[in-house]
Amino acid sequence: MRNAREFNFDGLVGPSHNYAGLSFGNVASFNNVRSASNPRQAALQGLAKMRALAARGFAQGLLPPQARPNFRLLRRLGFTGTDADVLARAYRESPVILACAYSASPMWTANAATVSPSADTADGRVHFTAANLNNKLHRAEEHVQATRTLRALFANPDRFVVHDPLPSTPAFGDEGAANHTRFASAHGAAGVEFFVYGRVEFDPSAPAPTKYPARQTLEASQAVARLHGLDAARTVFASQNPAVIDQGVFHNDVIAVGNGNVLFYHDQAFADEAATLEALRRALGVTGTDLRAVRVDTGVVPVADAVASYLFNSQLLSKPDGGMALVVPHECREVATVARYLEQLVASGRSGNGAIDELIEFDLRQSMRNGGGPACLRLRVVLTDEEAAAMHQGVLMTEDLYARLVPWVERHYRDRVEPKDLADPQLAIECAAALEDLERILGLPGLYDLS
Ligand SMILES: NCCC[C@H](NC(=O)CCC(=O)O)C(=O)O
Repeated sequence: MRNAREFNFDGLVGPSHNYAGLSFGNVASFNNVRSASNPRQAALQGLAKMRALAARGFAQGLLPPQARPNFRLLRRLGFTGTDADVLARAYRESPVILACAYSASPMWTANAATVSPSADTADGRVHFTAANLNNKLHRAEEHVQATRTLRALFANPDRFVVHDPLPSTPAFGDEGAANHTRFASAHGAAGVEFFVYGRVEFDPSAPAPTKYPARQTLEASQAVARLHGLDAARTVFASQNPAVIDQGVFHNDVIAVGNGNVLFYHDQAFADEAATLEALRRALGVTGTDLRAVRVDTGVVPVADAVASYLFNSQLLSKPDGGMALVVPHECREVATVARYLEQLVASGRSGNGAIDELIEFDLRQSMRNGGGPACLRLRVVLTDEEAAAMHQGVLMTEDLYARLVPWVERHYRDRVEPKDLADPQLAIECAAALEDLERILGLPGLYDLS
């Protein structure tokens, strides 16, 4: 087994962070529509999380924001003239399209790609497939820059391969790592890759939600597994419970999280809980590991409380000195059932009876109000020491990088953005200036195709 670590690449929140209510089926995004956002605070909250986890010895990096507004999208949709003309006309005729072009949604890097570590793939390279995110207009073009960014960071073809996204059609709806978890006895050991989907394109009789959209299809998950060269005996596909999608669980990472041999999940997460656990046990058995299932019952935490608190949108991290920490948002303290549950969970972990023995809490309110918790904000990439050395180093979180990024945020970011501000041509100029500076800070000239 190779020595490997799990790197978490958090999305650096972009300067246009705003609340536009663009994600039907995502309760928080819908409830906070058109309220004022604070991009500066959002970025600083995200950076504080990265810095704290890096300081604790967790391997931490970041993925840069994307260029906004997306003028290419606006022009393709018929808004022409100078940049200022494009913005003015879009605001007048379709403010919602303008909001889509301005969305800072690439901050939720769990949706950037699906990643398979080299221990799992047939060719021994780390495989990435950028997610097409075709269910939502404001996210459907993220893959263009995501692919470009990943290729810039993981450029060495002997160690990494970044696949093109799947075809952007409903049959291949792909939301990346938000519906993907990996289990293994250790990060560097061959593991089990677990794909959870919300519907099956070519089987209309398969379970599917009726109220809210299922964003991930089985067909997409299977295609990613094929592209990555995964071993069928160590790959599990499971249907999400459509009833929870209809209650706001728009990605599986809102109701389950896994790490090591631990699956932390809600009893309503899967369409067939027993069969899902059995499939995971069998696949993990191939690697000589037992599954440790930590199940939260509806009677203890109702689905609505799980969605409101983002209990399961937590990061489950193996600590450098043993044990596991659960990284949760502050909201978990504010929902009584969840606060009570977590106290017990950690107490039993500390007394040696459970897997999770520490809570780490962050204020991520700005992102949470758009439905993005700690897990949404990060992309996990397991890397051996050699692979880690082969990637671009400028995005790895250090005290030095943190100390450069905080003043960068303070220089470029507004502390208030309302829907009407998206019509202000000055905001577009500020966003461009911020990214120009960022390319230099991260040592990534040409990261953005600003032509
Ligand atoms: N993994 C968390 C993703 C959250 C994201 N929210 C949004 O895009 C909300 C944007 C807005 O409504 O302004 C989504 O639903 O895909």
